[in-house]
Amino acid sequence: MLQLKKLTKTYKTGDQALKAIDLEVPKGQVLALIGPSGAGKSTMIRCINRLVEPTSGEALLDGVDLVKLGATGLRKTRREMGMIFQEYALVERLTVMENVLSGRLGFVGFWRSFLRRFPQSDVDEAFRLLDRVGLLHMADKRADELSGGQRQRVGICRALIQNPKLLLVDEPTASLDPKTSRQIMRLITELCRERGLAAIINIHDVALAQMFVPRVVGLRFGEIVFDGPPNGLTPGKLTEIYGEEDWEATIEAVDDNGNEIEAAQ
Ligand SMILES: Nc1ncnc2c1ncn2[C@@H]1O[C@H](COP(=O)(O)OP(=O)(O)OP(=O)(O)O)[C@@H](O)[C@H]1O
Repeated sequence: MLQLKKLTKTYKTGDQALKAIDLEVPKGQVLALIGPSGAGKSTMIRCINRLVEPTSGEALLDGVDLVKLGATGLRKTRREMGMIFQEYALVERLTVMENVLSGRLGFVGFWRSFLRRFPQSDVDEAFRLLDRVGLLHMADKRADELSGGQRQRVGICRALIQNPKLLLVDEPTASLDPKTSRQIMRLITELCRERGLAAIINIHDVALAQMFVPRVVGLRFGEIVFDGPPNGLTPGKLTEIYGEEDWEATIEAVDDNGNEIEAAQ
C-alpha cells in the first residue's frame, strides 16, 4: 500500500535526515517508528505527505508516487493521508464539532468551506466519530475547554473523517500523562483495526510502542536499524538504536493500572 523506495532527505544545512529508506507498509498495518532525537522520524512522516520535500527517491501510495505530484495531485492525495499531531493543531476558538468537520474542508467546494456549510452526511459522520471516542457530549464545547487527552481525541476524529487510507501520527502522546497516553494509543490502534487503516506512529516511548503495535521500525542517523515485532526489541537491539542505556526496565510493558503485560503480537 505504502512503499518507500530509496527515500532520501538532505536538508540545506547538509543534515542527512533520511538515507535511502526502503520500507513497505501493507494495507491495514500499524507500525511504530522509534529512534533517538534527530534520527529522522518526523522527517520521514513529513516527506510522505510532502510537508517536507524529499531530496530523492519514491513514496508510493497505492502505486502513486507522492514525490512527483504537482499541486493539484498533491491536494487530492493528501486527503488520503490523515495526520495526527503532538500538539493537536486544533482551532482553539472553534467547537469540537467544527474542529472535526474541518477534516472535510479538502472535500467540499470553496464556498461551502468558506461558509463552513458541510453536507449532512459529514455532520452525521462527525457525530458517529465523536460518539466512538467518547466525546459526543462535548460536541458544542470550544476546543480550548478540553483536556489534552480530549483534544487528541478530537484530532483523531478530524483525521478519520477524511476517511484516509493511511494515518501519519507524529508523537501523539508526547504532551500527555502516562495513563492518557496508553488510552490514546489504544484508541488509535483499535480504530485502525476497525477500519482496516494503516498507520505510521512516530513515538518516543518504546514501552508504549511495544504494548500496542505489531511492528516496530527503529531509525538511527536516518537509517533503518531494526524492523520487526515488538518482542524482537532486545536490550541489545535497543542499544543499537539508541546507544548505551539500561533497557531492562524500559521493556517491561505495563497496563493502565501499572501491571506488567505482554507485548503486542
Ligand atoms: N528544517 C530543518 N533544517 C535542517 N535540518 C533539519 C530540519 N529538520 C530536521 N533537521 C535535521 O534532520 C535530522 C532529523 O531530524 P528529525 O526531526 O526528523 O528527527 P526526529 O527523529 O523526528 O527527532 P525528534 O524525536 O527529536 O523529533 C536532525 O539531524 C535534524 O537536526
